[in-house]
Amino acid sequence: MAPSPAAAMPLAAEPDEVVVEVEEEEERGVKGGGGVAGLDEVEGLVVGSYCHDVLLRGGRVVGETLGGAAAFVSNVLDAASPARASLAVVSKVGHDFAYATAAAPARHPPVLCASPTTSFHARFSDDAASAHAPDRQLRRVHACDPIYPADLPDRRFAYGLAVGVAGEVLPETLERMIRLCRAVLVDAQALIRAFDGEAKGGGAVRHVALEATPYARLLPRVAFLKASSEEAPYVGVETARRRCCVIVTEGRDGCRLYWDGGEARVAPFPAVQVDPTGAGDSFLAGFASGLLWGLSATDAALLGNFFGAAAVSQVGVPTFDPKMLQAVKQILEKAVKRPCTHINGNTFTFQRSSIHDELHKSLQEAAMLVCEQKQANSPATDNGDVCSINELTSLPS
Ligand SMILES: Nc1ncnc2c1ncn2[C@@H]1O[C@H](COP(=O)(O)OP(=O)(O)O)[C@@H](O)[C@H]1O
Ligand SMILES: O=P([O-])([O-])O[C@@H]1[C@@H](O)[C@H](O)[C@@H](O)[C@H](O)[C@@H]1O
Repeated sequence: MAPSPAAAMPLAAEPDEVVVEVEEEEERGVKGGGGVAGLDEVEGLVVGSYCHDVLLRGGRVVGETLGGAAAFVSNVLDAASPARASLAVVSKVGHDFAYATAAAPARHPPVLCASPTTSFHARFSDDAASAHAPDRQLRRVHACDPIYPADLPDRRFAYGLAVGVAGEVLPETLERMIRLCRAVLVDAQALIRAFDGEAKGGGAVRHVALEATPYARLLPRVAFLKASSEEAPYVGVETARRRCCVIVTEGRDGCRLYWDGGEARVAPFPAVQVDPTGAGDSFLAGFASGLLWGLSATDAALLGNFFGAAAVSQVGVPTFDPKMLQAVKQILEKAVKRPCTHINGNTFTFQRSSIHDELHKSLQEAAMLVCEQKQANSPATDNGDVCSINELTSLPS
């Protein structure tokens, strides 16, 4: 389908509804509010729980790391958003949570629950992962409590990210996010995961059709829905794109955007993949940062691809080289005249802009810094490749 000359869409919350709600909340004495458009400070809301990830290969544990989309997402948003953007994270863990002092949870502490921390076993196959075949099989071993609407802060946000991993973002919680946030971005994995019998070894993660879930009716009030190519058939791209902009990530091939009336392919960045975990999460956060910087959706997806590639080059939640981050921010400052125009305005634009190719080229240079940093920090193996999840035996948190 050829891109339409101009495309824009309404934001998640209809302005009238926001005004009415703000007025109602002001009457009730709720703190915050004050309208969203024209905010000096742009605050985001991330909803989804941190978790424990156990990485297995050939029946052997090769690593244990902090996981959960909220950890990857807040890591990228904290690193890549414009200076005036801040973040609130709503996440739940148990008393067994092992990563309270890791960077993301230390900056955005989770709520402690009586139930254990959500935990996944990710079983990596011995075959070389292709761009489209599932590269890991997930089992949910423990599930922490769901996140309820009442767990969300009672104030307005410029944007929200619904990024559950174990079904913790309930339909009513997503609905509350839509009411609180000017624009909501959703990871399909928060909506379409089901868990087979939680017998010994945990429940295998499978997918259900989005249309058959209570989330489907909320799609017209969602701004962006991101799905991996494995999840896309369950989302039903052709139906969903009429309700919101759908982004399908395609691993090392980059991603595609589908909106009502157009679509675009966005090229990837080079990466030396050692662990694919968190690529989709980091993509979504990079994409949201791009919107915060004022990029069109197709241009913002470049930043998504950039951080997706950065995520696969490290095990667990990545640490970014400050030099690389500084380079990225300089590129964005140069490319964009007015940060936050899109997420904070009345409509999104989707089209590839005239700066797209130049932005890709500049970010490619910054991506090379990630590859160089990776290569400098990792012991080379016999075939010249760097250490990957194949070789890892014990991983730092
Ligand atoms: N091997 C890779 N090389 C470069 N970029 C990658 C690679 N794997 C993933 N990415 C980036 O991360 C994004 C998300 O990865 P993907 O594997 O599609 O998601 P998920 O982690 O949800 O399965 C991709 O769209 C791409 O931008
Ligand atoms: O790899 P990705 O699809 O972006 O996201 C992953 C989830 O699918 C997984 O359930 C969780 O345990 C990981 O920590 C990570 O959040």
